Amino acid sequence: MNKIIKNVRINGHLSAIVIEDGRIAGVGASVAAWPGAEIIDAKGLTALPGLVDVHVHFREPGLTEKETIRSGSAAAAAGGFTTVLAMPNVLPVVDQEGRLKEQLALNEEKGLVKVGQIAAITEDLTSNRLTKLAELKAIGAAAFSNDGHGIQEAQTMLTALTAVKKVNGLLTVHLEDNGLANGGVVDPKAGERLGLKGLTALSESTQLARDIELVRATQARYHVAHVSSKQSVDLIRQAKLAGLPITAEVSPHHLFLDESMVQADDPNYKMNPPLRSKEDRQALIAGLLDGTIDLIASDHAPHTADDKAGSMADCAFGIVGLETTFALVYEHFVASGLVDLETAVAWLNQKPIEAFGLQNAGQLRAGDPADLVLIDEKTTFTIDPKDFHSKGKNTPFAGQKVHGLVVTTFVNGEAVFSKD
Ligand SMILES: NC(=O)N[C@@H](CC(=O)O)C(=O)O
Ligand SMILES: [Zn+2]
Ligand SMILES: [Zn+2]
Repeated sequence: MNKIIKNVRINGHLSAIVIEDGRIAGVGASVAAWPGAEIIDAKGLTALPGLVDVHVHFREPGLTEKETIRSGSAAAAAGGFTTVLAMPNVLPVVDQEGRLKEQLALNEEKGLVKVGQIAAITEDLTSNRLTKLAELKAIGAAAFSNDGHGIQEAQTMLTALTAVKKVNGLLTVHLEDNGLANGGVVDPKAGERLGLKGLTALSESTQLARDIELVRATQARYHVAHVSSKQSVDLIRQAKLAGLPITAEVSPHHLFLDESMVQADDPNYKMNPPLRSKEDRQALIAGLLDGTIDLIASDHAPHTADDKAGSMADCAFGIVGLETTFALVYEHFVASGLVDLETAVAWLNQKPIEAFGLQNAGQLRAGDPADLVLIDEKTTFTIDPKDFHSKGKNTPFAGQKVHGLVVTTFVNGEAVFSKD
């Protein structure tokens, strides 16, 4: 059935959205009625294009006690996300054609939102044997990544980038030099204070410096996942000035937290890469504002309560993010007056769509899939993990008061989440 959403705020003006056969048929103040359409009164709520997250971990198959495609995609919908890209570090790893076909079928069957799939770039995420990129891309891999692991050998990265270029693909990288990381769990400064092993930011930036030379040589499309340090921002800025095909993402926790806020040995603050210094955080914000960093991605990394129990010394790395990202971005960037809503939304819709060349995600334009979200900009609410649809409850943002409440999320014109 066709729908018309009326009394909806778009770019500050009251407007209406017509949805026909799952697509946006029209947007505009003059669209008052549409024959035979179901009328939805948005009562002045703000409409945004459905948000896009290019970095999530749904743990199915193999680790479903942490998350399933159903629970993860319910979290996405509740967070205003209509398209997400899932990382391949499930069990078994998505590193061969049969696995990818099976994973795409599972994502389609169980996903409440559009769940795209990233395939591994090497077998098992840690070997030096490349996966079959051409075949994986033809089957539907959205990109390639060994997220969770850095690529240790320059030679492996060179062959990976050469192969990525050949298939006109995209590599999204987790930067981590195992020798420099040396089993660390927090930034060295926090480590000193708390008696925990430090993980130096050089582990990220030295590998990035190496990779930039390899991107210069191969001209392959290269995307930096979860940038955490000033050095990395500076390297990406220079690489972009040199015209290299590099994009980058930053996670909300690296934008809104720093190591000085880790006051105790608390697993809610353990993620990879770890929170860095105040100066690093300021450089990440500056990098996002000047376009060096293209977009925001949650790195939603759910774990069980058991996996996140005890000390940061040995609990799992990772926190959830799908249900807090939009509100945190809204609160810290939009409500604070730093940027307008359109700029913030671009980091969560247009920029990820462009960086990953996504074909099936809507941007709230006539003809696009009707992927959209209705937001309440006025109501203050408190982040409470008890409200999460995700099985993962670990977040350092619990108790924070924020704005930017997701009220309804539509995928292809169908409501997949409604706040009761
Ligand atoms: N970010 C994390 O701390 N953890 C991720 C892996 C990753 O994104 O590197 C996970 O899969 O749990
Ligand atoms: Zn990672
Ligand atoms: Zn990740």
